[in-house]
Amino acid sequence: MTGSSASDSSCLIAKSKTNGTEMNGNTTRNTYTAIENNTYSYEVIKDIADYLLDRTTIRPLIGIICGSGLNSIADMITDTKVFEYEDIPNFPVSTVEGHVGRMIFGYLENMPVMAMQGRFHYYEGYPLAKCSMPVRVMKLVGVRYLMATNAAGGLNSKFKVGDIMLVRDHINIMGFAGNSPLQGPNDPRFGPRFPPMTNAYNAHLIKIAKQVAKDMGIENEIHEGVYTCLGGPNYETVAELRMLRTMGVDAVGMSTVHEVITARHCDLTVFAFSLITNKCATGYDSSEDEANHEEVVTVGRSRQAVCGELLCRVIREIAKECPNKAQVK
Ligand SMILES: O=P(O)(O)O[C@H]1O[C@H](CO)[C@@H](O)[C@H]1O
Ligand code: HPA
Repeated sequence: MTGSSASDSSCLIAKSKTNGTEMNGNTTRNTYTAIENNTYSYEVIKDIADYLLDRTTIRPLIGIICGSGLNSIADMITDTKVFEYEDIPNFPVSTVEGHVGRMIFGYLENMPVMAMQGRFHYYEGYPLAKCSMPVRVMKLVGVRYLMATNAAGGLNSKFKVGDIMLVRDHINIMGFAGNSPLQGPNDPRFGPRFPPMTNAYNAHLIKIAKQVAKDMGIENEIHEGVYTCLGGPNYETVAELRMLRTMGVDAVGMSTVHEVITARHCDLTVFAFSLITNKCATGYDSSEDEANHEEVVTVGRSRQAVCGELLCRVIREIAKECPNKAQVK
């Protein structure tokens, strides 16, 4: 379906009600709509992608997700076409302070991009597949690279508040408990039933980011490390943080992992970084170390210019490597 509007969302539901879906060789009859099931079928996601593509001539190659307090990264985008989430059919809405709920198409460093000012978290009541559904929309829009940013608590004792951790790897703790954005019937049009995660975070882009950090003179504020996502919304206990540290976690948050799993499933190249907005308390006597979201957003806002510049410069390097992909408006 093309040319749908916000008021057409009932059409999407009616359409998916009548569709049987062929998945992985098995015929799965959708007796409920994909959305009622809290999973989004390929067709519904394609409808969302078409809704966006029908309203702009911009064809993004890079998808960006702005973390808590990091919205202004997307304010650097030029020649924009802005979509409020509430106007996009079947799109969830942002409910968290620091996440405005807007999809912005435009250009960074002459590269066509789309950026989410506001992501979806499990603790908002959205299942993981719904939290990461926009990544599949990006894929169907034509995006090749996912650049995810987040605010996170620093567990590694070397990290200071305001530092940036390039995500080298993650530990999918929610996956340990059997919760995955890929749960349910697999649609091979997105990717395989059992996707590998060995090189989830692109090593070449990490190398580029490290060089960029040197060029910016912030090499002492940049680290590489392992991120984990917990369900939230409560922050962690001291015992939990001590356990995570033992497991090799460097930074803790409540996002990104399911987005990256979804992105790798559909073969997007992934780059991600965490802004360390607070130091995790691994002792009971440090009341000043208690995390709070106000501080997270404040630190995010105070560092978003640096985060934005890092991201732009990495994109500039990508543009140099594939000049035919850069577009002059
Ligand atoms: O990961 P982002 O969205 O940056 O936000 C982080 O900050 C919030 C907690 O303060 C949580 O939502 C956590 O995930
Ligand atoms: N824990 C979990 N999520 C977070 C934190 C934290 O300390 N800081 C920002 N997001």
